[in-house]
Amino acid sequence: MNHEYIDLPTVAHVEGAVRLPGSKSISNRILLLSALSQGDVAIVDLLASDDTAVMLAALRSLGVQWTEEKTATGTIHHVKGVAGVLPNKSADLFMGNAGTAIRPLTAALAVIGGDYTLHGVPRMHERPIGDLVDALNAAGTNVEYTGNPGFPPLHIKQGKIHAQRLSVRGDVSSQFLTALLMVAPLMAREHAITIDVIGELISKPYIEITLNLIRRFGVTVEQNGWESFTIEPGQVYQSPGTIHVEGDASSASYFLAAGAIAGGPVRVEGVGKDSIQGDVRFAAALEQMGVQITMGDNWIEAKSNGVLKAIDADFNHIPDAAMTIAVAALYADGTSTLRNIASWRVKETDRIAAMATELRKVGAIVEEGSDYIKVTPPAVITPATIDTYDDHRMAMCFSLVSLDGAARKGNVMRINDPKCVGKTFPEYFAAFAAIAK
Ligand SMILES: O=C(O)C1=C[C@@H](OP(=O)(O)O)[C@@H](O)[C@H](O)C1
Ligand SMILES: C=C(OP(=O)(O)O)C(=O)O
Repeated sequence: MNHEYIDLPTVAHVEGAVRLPGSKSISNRILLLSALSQGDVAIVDLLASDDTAVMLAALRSLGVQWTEEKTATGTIHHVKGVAGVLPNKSADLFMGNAGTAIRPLTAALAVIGGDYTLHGVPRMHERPIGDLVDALNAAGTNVEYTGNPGFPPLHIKQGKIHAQRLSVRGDVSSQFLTALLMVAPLMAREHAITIDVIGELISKPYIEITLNLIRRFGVTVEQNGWESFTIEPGQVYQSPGTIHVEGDASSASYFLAAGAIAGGPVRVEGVGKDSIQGDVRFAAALEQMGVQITMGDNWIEAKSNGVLKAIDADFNHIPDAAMTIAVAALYADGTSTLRNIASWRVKETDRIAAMATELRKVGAIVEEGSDYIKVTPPAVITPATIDTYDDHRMAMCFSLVSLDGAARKGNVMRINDPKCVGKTFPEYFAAFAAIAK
């Protein structure tokens, strides 16, 4: 693979099975919960990627001990829990562009207290964190901005939680609520802690992942709809012993879409009916587009039924996998509209703008609004050089334009900076090549 770009030849047919890498969302939550818990945790099949590397490095800087064991079937990470008492009271932490690392760690360090700085890549310093910092500081922590107010870098000093009730906005990122839920047991020493959600909560299935994993570490959260969450006092995270990381359901979307566009069957292994990830509902969106989906406990398979049907739907519940629908829409029989996706604008790049620009390069007619995108496919997809904006999902989604669907004829597609897939799926292009027949 060339360092700066990869040329993808036209692929007439895809077929095969893909073993998915571990879920990013589950991996980083389990790492932090393991560190905060009492006892040793063995984590099976943790994702190995940039986002988990920054979390692992941060835990090490904070004095949390972990080791990696290679086994015949994969890897096991052994984390020694510190029961909420971090050995290192000061550290400078590089968070890359990992939202699932910086948001929960900020909450944990603010509540535990010490002298910590957190920073990341330039784009991280443009991604909002103000709603989380406001919620924490209103409760008594001491978090300061060292750059632009509302954004990393952050300087965390010693504070003292005095509130028993916190409120957090839920309409910019669900990760702020996730972060508060994860550290709530550390705040609920003597009194119950209640977290109120202000405004519409987006990306709700990610809160379900958070609640599920918190429960697996022995803590109960009382849920009052999506409006408030209460944690009774005196609960301490306990090691679950061994815990397994599911395959990544967002990563699954590219392969399922490939099967939907160019024949299949394509099977992804590692997620299925029993998954705790909301992004498995991507399969239901494909079904709405006329794709034949079958599911087992731990696998999902997609098979093409001819030309895809255009779709008009709300994608707030699966913001990451929805990007894959926007590209699959190039192969549909009419205009597709993806609604309620405003959060795309504050992720790895402004994903609505980036998606519109790159879809137009291959010939689509695209309309974008503050929270929606409308894609009308071209008669024939035009070969182009696709820019990826240091966004792993832009690179993975646009590999699909190399597929020879009904609307696609000949020629090479070039994807710039393919290495950006390292954020969640370093081996993506090899896995994609393996299903190309
Ligand atoms: O909690 C999580 O693991 C995530 C939540 C989502 O973010 P938002 O809540 O900001 O939409 C998602 O886009 C991100 O990739 C992972
Ligand atoms: C939005 C994403 O990442 P993050 O966890 O950094 O928010 C993503 O992976 O699509």
